[in-house]
Amino acid sequence: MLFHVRMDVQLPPHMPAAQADELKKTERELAHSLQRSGKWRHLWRVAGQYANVSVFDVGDVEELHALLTSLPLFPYMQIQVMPLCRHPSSVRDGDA
Ligand SMILES: O=C(O)CC1=CCC(=O)O1
Repeated sequence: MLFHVRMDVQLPPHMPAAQADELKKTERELAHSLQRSGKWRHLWRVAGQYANVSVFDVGDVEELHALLTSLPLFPYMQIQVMPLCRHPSSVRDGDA
């Protein structure tokens, strides 16, 4: 199943820089691993915002929930999820 996910990140303004850097590093490492596995299909920065738009390809919504809540930045993100299905006029096979 494909899910469109928007994540808006808001770190506490007084979080020490070293702690923020460590969170971002572990988030990046997990994001790389999930992209290589094919579960995190797309990861785009929203221009001008500390936010991303992503597409996840997971088995079900429970797996998506487990994945999102495992992200190191999860406690500092507002997350919006939209389930996707194939558009009848799409010329792609849904795998793209
Ligand atoms: O910077 C972000 O949008 C949050 C994030 C997702 C994957 C990553 O490495 O950072």
